[in-house]
Formats: sequence, structure tokens, C-alpha cells
Amino acid sequence: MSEARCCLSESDAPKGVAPDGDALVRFKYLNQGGANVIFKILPWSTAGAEQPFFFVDCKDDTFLPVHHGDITSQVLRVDKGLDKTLRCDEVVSGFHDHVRPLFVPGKISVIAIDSDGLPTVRSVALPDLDFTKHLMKHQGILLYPNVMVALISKAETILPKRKSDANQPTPTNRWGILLPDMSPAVGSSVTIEVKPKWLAQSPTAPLNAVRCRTCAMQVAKPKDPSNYICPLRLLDGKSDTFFRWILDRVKEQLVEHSETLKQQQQEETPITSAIVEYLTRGDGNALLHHLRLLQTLLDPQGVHLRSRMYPKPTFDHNLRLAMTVRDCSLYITAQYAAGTGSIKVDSKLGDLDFKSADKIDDWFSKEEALLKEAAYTRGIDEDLGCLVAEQLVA
Ligand SMILES: O=P(O)(O)O[C@@H]1[C@@H](OP(=O)(O)O)[C@H](OP(=O)(O)O)[C@H](O)[C@H](OP(=O)(O)O)[C@H]1OP(=O)(O)O
Ligand SMILES: Nc1ncnc2c1ncn2[C@@H]1O[C@H](COP(=O)(O)OP(=O)(O)OP(=O)(O)O)[C@@H](O)[C@H]1O
Repeated sequence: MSEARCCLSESDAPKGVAPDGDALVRFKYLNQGGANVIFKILPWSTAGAEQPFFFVDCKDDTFLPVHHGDITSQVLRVDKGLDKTLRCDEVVSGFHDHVRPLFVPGKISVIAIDSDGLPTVRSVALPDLDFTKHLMKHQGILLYPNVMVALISKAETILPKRKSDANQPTPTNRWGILLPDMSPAVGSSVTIEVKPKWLAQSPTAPLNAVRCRTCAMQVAKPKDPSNYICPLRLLDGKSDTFFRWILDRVKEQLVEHSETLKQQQQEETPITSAIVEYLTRGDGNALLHHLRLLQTLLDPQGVHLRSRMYPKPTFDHNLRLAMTVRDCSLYITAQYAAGTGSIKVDSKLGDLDFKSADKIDDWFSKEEALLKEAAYTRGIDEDLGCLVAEQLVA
């Protein structure tokens, strides 16, 4: 091993490595998505019955324990070990090698159709802007077996071993990722989480589409309608629908944070207005436009035309990147000082995991199902608030 940050229990520690009390931490389940589980990292205390763990910086044969203060502003993300999803070490390398470069000035190779109707590779310059302040630092962490046992006991959705590790003893060392903790802080910040999914229409949507790709998905496979919003509204930002959607999200958190209803009501509208302003005219708007640009540059033809596109490696690589930036999360934080009117809004992108090539067939099937089911075009009873539909009426 040359240099790595590791997490271990006292019984994993090599002889002579004994952490001070201020290096000890415990893990608390925070949340999970389809592929990963997130844990909060809290200082360990003798009061609980929890087993302590600690982080060390390992260099050659030396193990240097890390003070918990350097760790507890972060969360630990651990992959569940499912098929077609990436291990955390693959996420970290994919992020650095392929995803991060999309957020700094530079050139990318894209597939365009030439005047003869044939695919051709073009080099396109990205905007001369640096969006890296919106990216989270990804730090790979080697998790020792006893840490894995404890994490699996808190989240049984983490598989003890992947199919590809079938011959390994259970459980083995695994990689996790330390990321900045974007959770709200009671009394001083709220965090709104949105997925800026398909910010432009699918290239293979029918010409008579009455809704965008994300709304078409919501028709075909509805998910929690109570907090659904058409992602094109994030970019447009003007409507009352959008203001109300943000207000509802802010209220959900202030209800838990505020001591009185009056205090909540005093804070909710200014915080909502600051977030809407940020997404409509501020840095958030520039970021959303950049995501839309990436989504369209990297996938101008659509997975359905894949068989006619070449060079195939460029097409597939770009499609994977486009699908990555269509499935990330945006964490918008508003820090406020109660009663002062001071509000600072910021945002970071999460879940920028470079999608696996194994998913290409699934993307093909998803688009095919949307077309077959007429999800872009058929009439429905409910109003999803799709901006495409609104623009057709206008
Ligand atoms: O099917 P979509 O377009 O709705 O997107 C899936 C997401 O659905 P949602 O954003 O909730 O509507 C879905 O999100 P959830 O698990 O529903 O939170 C996943 O992100 C999925 O990607 P992967 O299989 O984990 O790599 C996403 O799949 P792909 O982006 O890989 O197609
Ligand atoms: N850095 C973070 N700080 C605070 N909470 C987080 C952080 N990252 C993730 N979360 C929470 O955990 C949830 C799941 O995380 P994440 O989106 O990374 O999982 P996933 O399995 O990759 O999701 P998907 O289902 O989209 O593939 C998020 O929706 C969010 O609520």
C-alpha cells in the first residue's frame, strides 16, 4: 500500500496502533438510493453501546489516526454491491477521469451528422467557465472487514459480497467514499435536493410530444407524485408552481427546525425567494444551463439510433456521460441566521457516478417502452405541470 485513508476498528488495528479517544467515531444510517447507502459519521461517546471505529492515514507501514473533527463534516457512501452498479473505487476513478473534466474549460469529442448525413467526430470547446465549486470532493476510503460488518448490520441492503467476489472470504475490505455532508443543520440551514434530470427533450421523442422525457417517465412509471416537478421548471424558474414547490420543500424542513409557527413563517418565504433567485438568475442557473449543454452535446442522437452511429466507443462513452449528468442530484443549501434576514445559497452536485456500459441495453428498452406506451403523447387525467405542455398551449 502506498498512501490511503482507511477506516478500521480497534481489533483490526495492527500492533502498536492505538487511537486517542478524539479519533473515535460511530456511524449512523442516513439514507439510501437504489445503489448506495449513506452514513453520518459522529464522534464516538462512552455513553452509547456502539462499537467505535477510527480513520487512519496509511503511508507505507505507518498508520496516523485522524481526529474526528476532520471527518464528521462528511458522510460515508458505501455501494450495495449490486450488479450493473459501480464499486466505490470505480466511482472515484470515473469521477476524476471522466466526469470532473466536463466541469472545467476544455474540449470534448462529440458525434455530429455531416452534410452527407453520416456520423462524424467533432471537437467542441466547453464554455470558458469553471464549475468545480459545484462538485463534491470524493475521497476513497478503504473499509476494513469489521467496519463492513457493522455497516451491513445497519443497512441490510448492502450485500456482504458481490457476485464477482464469490470466492473471497466474507466480508472483505471494501472501498467507500467520504463526501461533504449536505444535510440541513437545525436552526441554521435547509437543504433542497432536486434531480436535474432531462433538461432538454429526448432526441428520439416524437415530434408531436406533449411532454418532456422526465414527465413521460412519470406517466409510464409514476413515482411519488406529491413531490414531483418537471425538471424543465428548474431552468425556467418563473412560474408560481415552481415557487410553491420550493416553498413546500423549505416548509418540510422548517417545521422540524423552528421552535414556533411564527418563526417558521418568518423564515420560509425569504429562504424560498433566495433559492428561487439562485436558480433563476444566480450561480444555480448557470450550472443548470451547463448541465443541459452537456446532456445535449453528449447525446444528440439518442440511444435508439445507436446501431447507426460510429465510432461506437465514442458514442457509448458520451452516452454514458450524458446519462450520468441526467441522473445526478443537486443539493441546494440555504444558510440563514434566524431573525437577521441574512441568507446564503449554494449548491453541489451529488451522485455523479459514471454510468456503466452494462446499462446501455436498459436505456434502449426504457426509451422503447416510452414510445410504445405513447408516454410522450397520450392524454392523461393528472396535470404533471410539464413545461413542454404549457409551451404548446401558449
Ligand atoms: O429511469 P430514470 O430515467 O427515471 O432514472 C433512474 C432513476 O430514477 P428517478 O430519477 O427516480 O426517476 C433511479 O433513481 P431511484 O433509484 O428511483 O432514486 C436511478 O438513479 C437509476 O439509475 P441507476 O440504475 O441507479 O444507475 C436511473 O436510471 P438511469 O438514469 O440509469 O436510466
Ligand atoms: N453528501 C451527502 N450529504 C447528505 N446526504 C446525502 C449525501 N449524498 C447522498 N445523500 C442522501 O442519500 C440519498 C441517496 O444517495 P445517492 O443519491 O448517492 O444514492 P444512489 O444509490 O446513488 O441513488 P440512485 O438511486 O439515484 O442511484 C440521497 O437522496 C440523499 O438524501
